[in-house]
Amino acid sequence: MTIRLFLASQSPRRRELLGQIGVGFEVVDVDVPERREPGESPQDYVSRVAREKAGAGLLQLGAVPDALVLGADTEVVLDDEVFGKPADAADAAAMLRRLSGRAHRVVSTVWLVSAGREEHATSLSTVEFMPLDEAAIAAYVASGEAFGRAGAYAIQGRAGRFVRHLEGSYSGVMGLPLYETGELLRRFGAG
Ligand SMILES: Cc1cn([C@H]2C[C@H](O)[C@@H](COP(=O)(O)OP(=O)(O)OP(=O)(O)O)O2)c(=O)[nH]c1=O
Repeated sequence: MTIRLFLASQSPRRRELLGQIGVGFEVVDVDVPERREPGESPQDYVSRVAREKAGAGLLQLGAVPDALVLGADTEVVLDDEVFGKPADAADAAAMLRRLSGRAHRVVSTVWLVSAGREEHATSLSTVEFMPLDEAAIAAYVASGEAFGRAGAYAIQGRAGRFVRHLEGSYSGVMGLPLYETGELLRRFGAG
């Protein structure tokens, strides 16, 4: 029987990125709470959430035979603090102020989960921002691009001009590391 790949995500970026590598897939909508447990490291947190998304997708599909579910999570990390999606404009501006003129990490983990097997891979990137003044931060927040994005920015959008240096994976920063995803899919015979 052929494997059916499902992307457990509501993120349009992840659909676009998975489509980019020419893999056929369907989408299953999941809604997993994203809350870091006390004492949980940023990487453990990202991995747990990504795994929970994939697990929730598999559960939701129930009786689909040979379903393989991909779950992913991406967070921005600065000084061991995790910056998820901003709650509002003030939160977005506060995150950008903290990211201004320094380097931060972006952690992206992908889990592939099927009825009898699960595997994961993590991509770690370092992104260095130019210094941002209050006017630049206000204009960026007003553009609306900060919302729904970890760390209140989108490298693939206007914030591309803030990025002085990137080490790691551009697709990983955007939400789905394509090298790691491709290798995982190959191991499952799904791409
Ligand atoms: C840092 C960064 C993040 N992002 C996005 C990718 C993710 O969609 C989002 C991080 O939030 P996630 O919780 O990883 O994903 P999500 O809630 O958008 O989607 P789902 O859980 O349904 O899969 O931030 C960008 O688009 N560009 C960037 O440069």
